[in-house]
Amino acid sequence: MRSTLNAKDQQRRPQGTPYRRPQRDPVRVLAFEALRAVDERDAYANLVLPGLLRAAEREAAAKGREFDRRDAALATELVYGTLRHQGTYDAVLAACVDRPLREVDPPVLDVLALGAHQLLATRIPPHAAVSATVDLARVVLGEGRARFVNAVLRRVAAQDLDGWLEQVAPPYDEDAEQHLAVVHSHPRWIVSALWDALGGGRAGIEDLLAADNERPEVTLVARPGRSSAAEVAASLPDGATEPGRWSPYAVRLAEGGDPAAVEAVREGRAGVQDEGSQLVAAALAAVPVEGRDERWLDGCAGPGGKAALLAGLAAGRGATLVAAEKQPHRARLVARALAGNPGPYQVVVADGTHPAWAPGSFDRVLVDVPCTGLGALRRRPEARWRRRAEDVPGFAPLQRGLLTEALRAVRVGGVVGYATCSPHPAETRAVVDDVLAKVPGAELLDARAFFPDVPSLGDGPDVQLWPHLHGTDAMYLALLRRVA
Ligand SMILES: C[S@@+](CC[C@H](N)C(=O)[O-])C[C@H]1O[C@@H](n2cnc3c(N)ncnc32)[C@H](O)[C@@H]1O
Repeated sequence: MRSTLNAKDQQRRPQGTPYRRPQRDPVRVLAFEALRAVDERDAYANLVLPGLLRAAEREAAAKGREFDRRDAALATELVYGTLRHQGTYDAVLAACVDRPLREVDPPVLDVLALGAHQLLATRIPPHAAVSATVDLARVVLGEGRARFVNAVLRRVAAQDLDGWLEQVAPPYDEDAEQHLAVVHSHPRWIVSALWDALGGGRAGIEDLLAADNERPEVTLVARPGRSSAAEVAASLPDGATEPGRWSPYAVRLAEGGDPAAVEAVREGRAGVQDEGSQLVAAALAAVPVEGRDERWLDGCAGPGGKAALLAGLAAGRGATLVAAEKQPHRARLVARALAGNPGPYQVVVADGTHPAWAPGSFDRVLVDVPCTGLGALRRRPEARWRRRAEDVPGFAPLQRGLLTEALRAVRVGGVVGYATCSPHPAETRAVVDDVLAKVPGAELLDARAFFPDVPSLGDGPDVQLWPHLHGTDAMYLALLRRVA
């Protein structure tokens, strides 16, 4: 067992060590500030980072320096990587400090985690990773705590990630879930829930957890009637895009591609949307319905990604989309996403569990219900540490209520799509089964038929997409028809 360190041991600078003024590295200071905002204010990294990056650019410019794209990319990687791998780094750091990590001041822990990430998961040479992080500590924590950081990081640097994992993760054969939790940096309850949902053996769950730790590529949606995937791709230089894997509306941006640089996105004719979300909206639109097909409803529309795609598809068939959203500020985002739609649409602020529309008003209804978001962990690096197992049952009454009312809102012969961006069975099949048992006159369709050419869709009748199999978020879709 390696010896561990105590903060008090590190308080004094050894006699004779010359004083050197710490280097204030704007990239690492920014990364630290982002981690503090996530930790202290429950901020979302993807929302807090752009503002910090702009501030760093302005500050650098005021000093006649440059904070360039490479600096921004490194800061982003440090923040996202540190947050994603926090579970692994905490296990490593716990082996290097002589007291429980919860007794270490959170800002110190953030600096240590940033250092651990540079040492264990980047190509930054170890001496540079340690000295840059100690300099950061001197700037943001002070000299005493910087010495503590220095001592801990020297311990961390003593072996590589594989060496550490062998030491701090229990063997797979002894405790498979905890092994995977430490190696792939997920809370154990999430490993357990994802494994239940996915089924199968070790290889599948390992691939899924690893995919959650990959930065997702940016995918655009060309909104029907306003642009096409071919037009969007042609507007960008060769090599800047790849076609979608599955969705005819998708354009994938090459690494580092900036959606804001795409004219069609700036003009609202295209948007940023995961291919899984595109497939869900397209599947609902593809189900045949007999007779009238004029009134479509998106009952949980904010911020409007699926509504914008549905509205474009509806316009192409002479149908109208009503996009309903409970939160007024999110309804405003829906209105922005739909502005310029080639056909008629309405955005309404409405509670889908107490609907303002008469029963049987619609021919197609989507309810993309609020959920834990366990299917989009790769997008929100801090989300896995914020969610609690108790959150899962908390969503169920609302999910059931929204699906029940969706079935009431659709006419006999019409179709309802129930979608989540979580694969947790308690939010997917259990909700659908509960509602089907209580609401007569609805039956499940085989949703797989409406995901043409998409492989690995399971046994049906519902569809679960997976990051490691489809390169999408883990979107779920059940399609139900009102038959009486
Ligand atoms: C998962 S999001 C929908 C995402 C959206 N379909 C998209 O693709 O952009 C769920 C939305 O439902 C909204 N919501 C929550 N409770 C609701 C209710 N009772 N009625 C209507 N909308 C509700 C939330 O505010 C949130 O915007």
